[in-house]
Amino acid sequence: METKAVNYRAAFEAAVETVREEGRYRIFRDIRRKAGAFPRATWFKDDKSEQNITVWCSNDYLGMGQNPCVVEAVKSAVDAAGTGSGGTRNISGTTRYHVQLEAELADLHDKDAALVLTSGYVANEATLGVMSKILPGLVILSDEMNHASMISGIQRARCEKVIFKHNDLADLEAKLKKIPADQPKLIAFESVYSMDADIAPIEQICDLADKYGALTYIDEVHAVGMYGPHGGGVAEERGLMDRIDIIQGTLAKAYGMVGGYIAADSVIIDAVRSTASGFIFTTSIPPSTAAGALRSVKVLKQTPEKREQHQERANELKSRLRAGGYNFIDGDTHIVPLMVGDPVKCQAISDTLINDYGIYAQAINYPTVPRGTERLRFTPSPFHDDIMMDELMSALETVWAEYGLKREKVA
Ligand SMILES: Cc1ncc(COP(=O)(O)O)c(C=O)c1O
Repeated sequence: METKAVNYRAAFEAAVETVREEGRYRIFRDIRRKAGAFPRATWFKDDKSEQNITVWCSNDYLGMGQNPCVVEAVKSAVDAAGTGSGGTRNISGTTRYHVQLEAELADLHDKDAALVLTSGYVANEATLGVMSKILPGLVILSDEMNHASMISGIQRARCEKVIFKHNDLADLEAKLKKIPADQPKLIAFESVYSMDADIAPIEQICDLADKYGALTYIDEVHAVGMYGPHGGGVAEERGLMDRIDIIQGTLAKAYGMVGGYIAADSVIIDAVRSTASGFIFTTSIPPSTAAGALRSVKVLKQTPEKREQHQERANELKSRLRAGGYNFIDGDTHIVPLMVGDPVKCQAISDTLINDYGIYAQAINYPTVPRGTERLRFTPSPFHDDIMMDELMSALETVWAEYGLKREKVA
């Protein structure tokens, strides 16, 4: 028994050692967000001391996690309904809040129906995972940069899978052409790719889907709440929601809560909710979470100015980095990846920024991004003011020089 335990331990130690050597050991910062002060927060260090920090890597993109209306909705739902939901959706775990939230999400995307799952990850995994059961002989065409949750869902589906080059319409068409016309097909892709900050050619993908008779599945996790007149995502912004068969989103990023969903034709939702094990066999999100998300979706539907402020702040950061000659991905989205290109350096820079300057920017290393493209990923919100931008730029100036990182030109 002892030998066995020793052997197990050695394997776990080896696994940790490998990720350490590769610079992808996961570091967790213990932070406490201060009520109403986002993105200012407190970091509790390993030595038990505390430090004031500014969070530059939160996916609570619009600060809705501290929005007074959302906080109030959560509090009153806890008072009214208690904490947990007490069951799976079909065994006492469906409340008024869940039903209203699904109606609100269906309306947001102009679809018949929506289905809330426990996270965006689960929404992708459960939905894609069951598609081949519903559509025998299905081929799923998947963008090579799709999120891990989509990949996992497609693997679960155990159907034929075809990977097409990232955002490459010619490659997608070449691959569609090879599939027999009578075989069911589904094209799975994202709108905003969160690591490279680029956007899919949604309209052209829909054109190809029409031409070859494929269903379309879009992950709008990094776009819902932030793009489109009502926050319906990039598909709403471009007037394309009716051309997407299944729109997937999260309640955990711009909406500041947790949970995921799909919105689609009611027959699709009906089929998924009766067959997807990731929906059926798990406790539903707490009523208070559904209530908070419901309020958040409603608020963001009615406040396009938050989206404008958000874009303005992202543009401000990009223009400062541009002026400073930094090597960053200057894309069309709110995400600002600042390239480092070395995993160990990337982690060390992230550590220096938080320790010496109170700037929290997570290092993004392999396998989240390809080796050699390690980066810091900045996500400005409407609450990152000019003072915070000044603090960041001045810290980057020193740290980039300290680590010998190149800049095109020094402003
Ligand atoms: C593209 C994409 N899809 C899905 C998810 C999972 O969403 P959630 O965090 O709600 O589980 C993420 C998470 O970061 C993501 O980036």
